Amino acid sequence: MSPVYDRVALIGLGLIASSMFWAIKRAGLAGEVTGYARSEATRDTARRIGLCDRVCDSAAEAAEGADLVVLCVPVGAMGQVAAEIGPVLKPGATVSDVGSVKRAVIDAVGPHIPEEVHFIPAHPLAGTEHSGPQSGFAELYDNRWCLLVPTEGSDPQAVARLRALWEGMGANVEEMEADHHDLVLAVTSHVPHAIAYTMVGVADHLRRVTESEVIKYSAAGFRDFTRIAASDPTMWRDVFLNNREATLDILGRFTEELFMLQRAIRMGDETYLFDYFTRTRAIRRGIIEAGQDTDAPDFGRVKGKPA
Ligand SMILES: NC(=O)c1ccc[n+]([C@@H]2O[C@H](COP(=O)([O-])OP(=O)(O)OC[C@H]3O[C@@H](n4cnc5c(N)ncnc54)[C@H](O)[C@@H]3O)[C@@H](O)[C@H]2O)c1
Ligand SMILES: O=C(O)C(=O)C[C@]1(C(=O)O)C=C[C@@H](O)C=C1
Repeated sequence: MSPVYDRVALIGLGLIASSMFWAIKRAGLAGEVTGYARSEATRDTARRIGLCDRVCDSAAEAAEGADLVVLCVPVGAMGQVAAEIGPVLKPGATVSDVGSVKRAVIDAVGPHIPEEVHFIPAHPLAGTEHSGPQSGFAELYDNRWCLLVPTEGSDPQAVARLRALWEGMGANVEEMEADHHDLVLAVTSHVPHAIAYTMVGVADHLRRVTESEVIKYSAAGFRDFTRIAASDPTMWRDVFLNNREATLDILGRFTEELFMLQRAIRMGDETYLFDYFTRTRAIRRGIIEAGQDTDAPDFGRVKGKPA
């Protein structure tokens, strides 16, 4: 594949940036990739494992002369990094990000981007519970969604170029408006993480109270929660603080449903429980039939046939 950009700069060298680097290299999507991370230890690790063609000692040095700069830091650090690179950005360049929240990032980054630079926020819907420069892999984005969130007046050609980069990295790309993105992600990602964190906290508390062997005998459902709850604390603190309204809205709805479920259990309401679980099972089957869960053991069944 011919390069989409001559020079790409990745700011923040964790899971998402390192996966981008390996995916860019796999498909030859950039001439040179520069990188910067705040911690010297991360920069040293990056140099040792060959992550980035050139690891720089400041965000400005990495961004200077780049055709595309991607901010891959926690959501709460985006504004500060944008302030550091703003003055050195090349006219005609594109600045993007990978943050899990979009409205707050647009508000924090936008004011630092010069008029002659394109700002096109993005969010790859792919990740793991691991973080840091050694956690990335080239296949992370294969067949995953990447949502582009063009801002008002975004140049269509610059958007098309960023789309080509993500498609070259294996992703399926769609565009979405920022507030809608934040609401959808509150449902599909942010509140599920809050629930996992809470459930693991409950089990931890119970273990201390009863000395029972919650961890040792954890069943598969709980183990899945512990994987999610092992995700990076800084990243998730920033997600909740920066998508506060949508998260609180969905958590409120969740609490109402939970109370209804609790009541049905208390009252022995067989019909409520059976109907509720029948509806939720249909949602899971819909996801698998649409080919959206490539990890599911029953993925690959003939579309339309019940699992
Ligand atoms: N992990 C996921 O599942 C996932 C998925 C999609 C999007 N995201 C988003 O991607 C971004 C990065 O997440 P990640 O999982 O790669 O995190 P990570 O913890 O693996 O990496 C973050 C990197 O940013 C660096 N950093 C932190 N503050 C900085 C600063 N002020 N200046 C420069 N570098 C700084 C850290 O040193 C680290 O190298 C976050 O905004 C997150 O919301 C994460
Ligand atoms: O697979 C995981 O470990 C993830 O949590 C990835 C996940 C998600 O919720 O799906 C987490 C945060 C993102 O912003 C995007 C993807």
